[in-house]
Amino acid sequence: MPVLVDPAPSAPKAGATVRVKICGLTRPEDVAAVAASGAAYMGLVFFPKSPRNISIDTARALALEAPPGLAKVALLVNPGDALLDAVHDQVPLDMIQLHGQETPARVAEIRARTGLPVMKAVGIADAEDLAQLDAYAKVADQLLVDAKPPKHADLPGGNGLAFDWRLLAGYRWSKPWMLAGGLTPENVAEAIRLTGATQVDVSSGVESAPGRKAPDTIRAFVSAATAPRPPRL
Ligand SMILES: O=C(O)c1ccccc1N[C@@H]1O[C@H](COP(=O)(O)O)[C@@H](O)[C@H]1O
Repeated sequence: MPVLVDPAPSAPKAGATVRVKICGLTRPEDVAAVAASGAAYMGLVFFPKSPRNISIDTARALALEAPPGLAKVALLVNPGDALLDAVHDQVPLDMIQLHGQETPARVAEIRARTGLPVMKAVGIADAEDLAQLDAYAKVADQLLVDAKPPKHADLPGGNGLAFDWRLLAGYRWSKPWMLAGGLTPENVAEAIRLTGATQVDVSSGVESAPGRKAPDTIRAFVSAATAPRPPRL
C-alpha cells in the first residue's frame, strides 16, 4: 500500500517529530534496521557509480520487505525514460528523488509520467545557490537540500560532505524540504537547530564502509534526530 507523503509539513514547533530518511539500502537486514529505527523513508539508489547502487530486482525485493508506513524512495540521477519506466513498473514506490542536473521542466515531466511525488535535490555551497530553490519549488513536491559536490566528484551526492547550514537560516520555504549532506548521529541535532529542518536524509553517516549500513549507527542517528528539543526562539 503506498505511503502518503505529507504534502505540507508545518514549520518546526517545539516537540515536533523530525522525519528521517535513510538512503542507500542494499540488503534485507538494512530494511529491517531502518524499519526498527522509526525512520519515515528508505532510499534505493539507481546510479551505477554509487557503492549503494542496486539492481531493479534487488530494489523490488527490498521494497517488498518494507513495512506499511515506511516510504520507499527511488534515487535517480538524470534518468532516461527507459530506466524511469522500468523502475516505476517493477518497484513499489512512494516517491522519486532526482539527484542530477534535471531541469525544472524535466522534473515536471517525470512527475507527470510516473504519477509519483518527486523530491528534487539542489546542491548548496553558497548563498547564490539558494536561487535555484524557487524554480524547483514550482514543480517538485519536495526539495532536498544537499552539499554541492566537488567539481570532479564521481557522485553528485552521498559524499558525506556538509555545507554551511547557516545559509538556510531564515529562508522562507514554499514547499516541504529535507536537509542532507554529511549528517551524522553527532551533528544532526545541531543541523536541525540551525536550519529548522523537520526532515533529514543521511547515507554515508550511517555506514561502516561505503555501501554498508550499520544498524547501531542508524539507531543512534534516528534517536539524535528525533529527540525532543527546546523551542526555537
Ligand atoms: O548515496 C549515494 O550513493 C548517492 C548517489 C548519487 C546521488 C546521491 C546519493 N545520495 C544522496 O546524497 C545525499 C547526501 O548523502 P550523505 O549523507 O552526505 O552521504 C543524500 O540525500 C543521499 O540520498
